Amino acid sequence: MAHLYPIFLNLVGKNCLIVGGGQVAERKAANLLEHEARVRLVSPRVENNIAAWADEGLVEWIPREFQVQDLMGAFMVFIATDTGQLNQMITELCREQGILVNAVDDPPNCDFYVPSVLRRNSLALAVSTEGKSPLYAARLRRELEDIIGWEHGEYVDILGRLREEVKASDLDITQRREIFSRLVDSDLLELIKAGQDEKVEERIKECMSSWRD
Ligand SMILES: C[C@@]1(CC(=O)O)C2=NC(=C\c3[nH]c(c(CCC(=O)O)c3CC(=O)O)Cc3[nH]c(c(CC(=O)O)c3CCC(=O)O)/C=C3\N/C(=C\2)[C@@H](CCC(=O)O)[C@]3(C)CC(=O)O)/[C@H]1CCC(=O)O
Ligand SMILES: NC(=O)c1ccc[n+]([C@@H]2O[C@H](COP(=O)([O-])OP(=O)(O)OC[C@H]3O[C@@H](n4cnc5c(N)ncnc54)[C@H](O)[C@@H]3O)[C@@H](O)[C@H]2O)c1
Repeated sequence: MAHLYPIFLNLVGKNCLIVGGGQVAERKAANLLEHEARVRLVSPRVENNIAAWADEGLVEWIPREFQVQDLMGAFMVFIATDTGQLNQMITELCREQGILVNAVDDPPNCDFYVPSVLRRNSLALAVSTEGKSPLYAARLRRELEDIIGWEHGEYVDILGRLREEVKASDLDITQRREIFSRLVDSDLLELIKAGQDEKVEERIKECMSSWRD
């Protein structure tokens, strides 16, 4: 079977529907909110956190059982009820309508799986086992947390800022690549971690010198 195609989605303002209001639905909702999706959730009963998010206006909670019209305008759907047959029926409806679907109890019928994610600002490492062991994905993510510290996030932020500067210059692609290579091969990461701000500035200047001098 083909492996899953990994992508990073921009969910800002996208309509995401969750069917069900248990612990799994709560975890999916928290994740979607963090990524600024527009979250609508249909379920007669919900976990306390979901009710609180609804009170705060963060989640639109429809307090009843799922109805077909709930799918209208959905970009993606997470199906998380405790009734397998219902989950399957909603999955089929999503398929018919071309809506991306994640059925939390039915991996073979998911269009996509949610990975375990280690995030440091813009840097994200997503771990997937293609559904074979979510627990191992989470354990590996925790182990990576010790290796990929906060400094990686700061480093990537700096690289991003400098890359914009270089892109706005009139350097050709060879010169640009030379600068990016110098920045990436430097000891900037170690200097950031050690809090040596002056040395960080010094090193950046050195790496950028072929252009600025
Ligand atoms: C990564 C994470 C993201 C998230 O959900 O946010 C995630 N599951 C997490 C935790 C977790 N899930 C489960 C346990 C209990 C231990 C265990 O069963 O192993 C734990 C561990 C815990 O609770 O600590 C149970 C479980 N999960 C699925 C089923 C159905 C089945 O397998 O049939 C069952 C059985 C239910 C039952 O037995 O009835 C299915 C899926 N879970 C996935 C993702 C997708 C595949 C990801 C991959 O590629 O590996 C997939 C396919 C669909 C999806 O949900 O997208 C998140 C960790 C976040 C983190 O901590 O970093
Ligand atoms: N993918 C994962 O990460 C993962 C992890 C653990 C469990 N699971 C599976 O996910 C499923 C849900 O787990 P849970 O612990 O959140 O269950 P739960 O029993 O806590 O919650 C089920 C929710 O579904 C709602 N519901 C029931 N009928 C409904 C309907 N007709 N319309 C709308 N909502 C309805 C209920 O009100 C309840 O809020 C289980 O089948 C479980 O095996 C998946």
